[in-house]
Amino acid sequence: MILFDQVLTAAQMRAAEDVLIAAGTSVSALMEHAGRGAAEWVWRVAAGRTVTVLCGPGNNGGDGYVIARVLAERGLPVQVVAPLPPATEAAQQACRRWGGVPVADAAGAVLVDCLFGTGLTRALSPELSQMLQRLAAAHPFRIAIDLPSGIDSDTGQALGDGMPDYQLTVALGGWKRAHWLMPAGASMGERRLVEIGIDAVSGAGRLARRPELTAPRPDAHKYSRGLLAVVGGAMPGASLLAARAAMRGGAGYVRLLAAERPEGVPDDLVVLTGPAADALADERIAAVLAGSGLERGTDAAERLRTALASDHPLVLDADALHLLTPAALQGRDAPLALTPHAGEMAALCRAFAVVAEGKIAQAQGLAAAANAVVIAKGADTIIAGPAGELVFTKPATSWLSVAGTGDVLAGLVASRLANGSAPLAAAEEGLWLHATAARLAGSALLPDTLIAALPAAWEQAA
Ligand SMILES: NC(=O)C1=CN([C@@H]2O[C@H](COP(=O)(O)OP(=O)(O)OC[C@H]3O[C@@H](n4cnc5c(N)ncnc54)[C@H](OP(=O)(O)O)[C@@H]3O)[C@@H](O)[C@H]2O)[C@@H](O)CC1
Ligand SMILES: [K+]
Repeated sequence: MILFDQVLTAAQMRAAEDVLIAAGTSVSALMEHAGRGAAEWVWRVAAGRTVTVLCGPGNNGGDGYVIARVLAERGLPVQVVAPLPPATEAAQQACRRWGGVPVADAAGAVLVDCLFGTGLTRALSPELSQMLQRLAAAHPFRIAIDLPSGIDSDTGQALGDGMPDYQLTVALGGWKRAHWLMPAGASMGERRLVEIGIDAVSGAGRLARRPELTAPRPDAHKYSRGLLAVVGGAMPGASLLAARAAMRGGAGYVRLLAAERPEGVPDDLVVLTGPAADALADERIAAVLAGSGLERGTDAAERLRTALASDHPLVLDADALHLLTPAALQGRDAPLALTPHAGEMAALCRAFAVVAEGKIAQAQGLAAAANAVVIAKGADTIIAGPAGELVFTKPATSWLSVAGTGDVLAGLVASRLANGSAPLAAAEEGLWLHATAARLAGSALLPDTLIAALPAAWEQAA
C-alpha cells in the first residue's frame, strides 16, 4: 500500500529502504526512481531557465547526479558543483551516467541542493557552509532535495549557522520528522513528496488527517451532542473564550462554571456560579475543560482537584498544567488530554519525572507517564498518545501566534471530546477546526475573529 502520510526517522527510512532492497530492488534503482521524481519538480520550477545542482558525497548527492542527467537530457542548461567526490557505489554510478564535468562555482536561476540528506552526521565545515550560502545567494529559486543540507532529519534542528531559505523541499520516499518540525520547517518553503514504493513502517508517525466532521444526526438534541462543563477561574476572560469556542465545536450544550458571573457573557452561554463540585456531579456531563484562566493559587488547585475527582473525560490547559501532579491522577479512569505549549511542557516533564530531549520524546514520555493524549502546541504542533501514537500537523497560519488562540483550541478539543470523539481524534479534529478557521479569518486575526470563522470552517469539513 502506498502511504503519503507516514513520517519517519532516518533509521526508519533506512529500514524501509532495506526491506525494498531485500525484496530485490537495488539502491541505484531507488535512486533513479527518486531522482526522476525530484527532477519533475525541478523541471516545472525551472521552466527552461539555468539550473545548478550541488552534489554531496552520499546518496543525496547521487540523487543530484540523476536530476542533472534527466534535466540535461531534456535540454535544460544544467551545471553541477561537487565539492566532494561521490563516495557510495550508487552515487558513483549515477555520476558516471551523468558523464559531465563539475564546475567550481556557478550562478543561475535555480539551485538544487543535494549536498546532504538523511545521512548528515555533523555540522557542515566552514568551507561547505560558505559554498552553500554563496550558491544560495547566486540563485533566486532554491530547491532542497529530501532535506535542506545541514538539518538534522530527526529533530529539525540546524546543525550549524547561516542555513539558506528554500522555496521548495522535495521529500524522497517518505516524510522525515524534520519536514514537520521547527526550526527546519520555517526554511523549507513548500513541501512535496516523491513516492518510491516505501511500505508502512512499524512505529512511524503520521501526518494529521482531514477529519470527517458532519452535521449533527437528524435525531440529535443538545445532550446527545454532548454537555461540556468549562471550569473557569480567577481570570474569567480566558475560560469565556474557551467556552465560546466550544459552543461552535460541535458540543450541544456548554456550561461555564465560574466563581462569579463574568462580564460580557453572551446570552446563549449558561453560567453556573454555585460550588463546582455540585455542578460537576451532573451525570449528563460528557466532558470537562479546566485550566484556561484558572490561575495557580489555592482556590485554583481546589477547583482542579474537583475537576479531576469528577472522573469525566477531561481536557487540561494553561494553569492546570502547572498544578497537575502524578498523585492527582491516581484513581482516574476517564480519558485525559493535555494541551501544553513549550513552557507548560517543561513544567509537566518536571512534575512527571520525564527525562527526555526534544519535543517529540517529551510529548511521548508525558503521554505514557500521564496516560494522556498530549497536544504539544507551537508552530509545529504534534500529538502524542499513550500507546505511542505520534501525529504531526502541517503548519497553520502564523497569525495564530497571538494571545487567546490557545484558549480557543482547548475549547474546541474539549467540545469534540464532549461530542463523543476519542481523545486522539478529538485532538486532531480540534486542531483541524482551529487551523481552518484561522486560515479563513485571514491576517491579523484575534480570538474573536477565529471563533467567528468556525461555522465557515465546518462548511469545509469532509
Ligand atoms: N532512503 C531511501 O529510500 C532513499 C534515499 N535516497 C537518498 O539518500 C539520502 C541518504 O543518503 P546517505 O545515507 O548516503 O546520506 P547523505 O545525506 O547523502 O550523506 C552522507 C554522506 O555525507 C557524509 N557526511 C555526513 N555529514 C557530513 C558533513 N557534515 N560534512 C561532510 N560529510 C558529511 C557521510 O560520510 P561520513 O563522513 O559521515 O562517514 C556520507 O558520506 C537520502 O537523503 C536521499 O536523498 C535516494 O537516493 C533513494 C532512496
Ligand atoms: K539536500
